[in-house]
Amino acid sequence: MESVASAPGKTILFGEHAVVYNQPAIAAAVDKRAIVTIKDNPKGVTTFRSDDLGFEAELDTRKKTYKLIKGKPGIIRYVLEILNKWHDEHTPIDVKLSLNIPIGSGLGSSAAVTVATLAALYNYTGFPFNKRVLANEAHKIEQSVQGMASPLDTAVSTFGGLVYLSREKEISKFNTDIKSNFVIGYTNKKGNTGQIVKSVKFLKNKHPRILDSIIKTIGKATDEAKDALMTDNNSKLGELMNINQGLLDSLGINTYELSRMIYTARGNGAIGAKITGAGGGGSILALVPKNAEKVFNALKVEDNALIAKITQKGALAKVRE
Ligand SMILES: Nc1ncnc2c1ncn2[C@@H]1O[C@H](COP(=O)(O)OP(=O)(O)O)[C@@H](O)[C@H]1O
Ligand SMILES: C[C@@](O)(CCOP(=O)(O)O)CC(=O)O
Ligand SMILES: [Mg+2]
Repeated sequence: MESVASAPGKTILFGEHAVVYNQPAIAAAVDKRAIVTIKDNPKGVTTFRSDDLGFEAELDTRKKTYKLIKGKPGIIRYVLEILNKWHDEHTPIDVKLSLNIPIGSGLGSSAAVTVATLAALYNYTGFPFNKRVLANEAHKIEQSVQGMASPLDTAVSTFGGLVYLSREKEISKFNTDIKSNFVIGYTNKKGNTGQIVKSVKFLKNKHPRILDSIIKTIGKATDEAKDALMTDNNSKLGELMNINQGLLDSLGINTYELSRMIYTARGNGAIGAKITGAGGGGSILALVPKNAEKVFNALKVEDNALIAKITQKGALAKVRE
């Protein structure tokens, strides 16, 4: 029996970092996916491999740990956390991961890998689950690996589409799709969400009153953006993205490369451009009702870029006999 599951990456439009402090956020699932396949392993041992990441490991059932055969743990820590927590080590399985989401680029690779692995394992074991159960458990896994994580990334990867996460952590899907295109620019410099989230917490502890008001103001910009999306007001959406960017700058998560991409996008016709995700490397998001090609080509001169298509397809799981 073989269980196959996949989950999309995501891009955060508004509210990254503020969402860790119970402010709202808006994010969209993008059509880049993590795919996990789980099947019986006739060799009688549980193995895990990813050709895309050059990684292989084998479960040592006696020590109940994974022996690294090749590659480095990195994003695999999310998979190993799930296998340690949810897999009965006496049922030998072969787990395979493929990924076409740039890693550490603010596109939610960690969340997509976590959601896809959990869905594949639940499916394989016949554990009854729905998307709410899946999103909750995936968030717990990201938290245990990263130390701090909001439910945003794993919720968007689970539900798909364009998602609003409220201050009360309620997820609601917009019934409107953004009419215009987005272009994502990403650097070769990776960010590490866990570390960057901790650096913001450190700054906040040093200047609590200032950072608290900045974080609350990001929340207000996110609520204004929700109205702009509901009324298809692109120019307001773009202005709010630029305001959100100025506030993110003050959290200390920007870099020279990210700034370069933001101003390249704005200078080539983007009506809004900001960091998406944790920052410290990773990606920017540019709103381009027109000029998508022009912005895409301008970003490609010094960095990488992709034209983001929002996907309604969140986590998908099926069993093949
Ligand atoms: N080349 C790599 N191979 C495997 N794992 C990696 C690689 N580069 C980074 N990682 C790990 O992948 C994870 C990326 O997760 P995160 O920092 O949340 O980025 P994202 O924005 O893609 O979700 C981190 O745990 C990081 O240590
Ligand atoms: C910075 C943060 O708000 C988003 C992280 O996004 P990513 O891991 O860079 O894709 C952290 C979180 O919400 O868990
Ligand atoms: Mg992440």
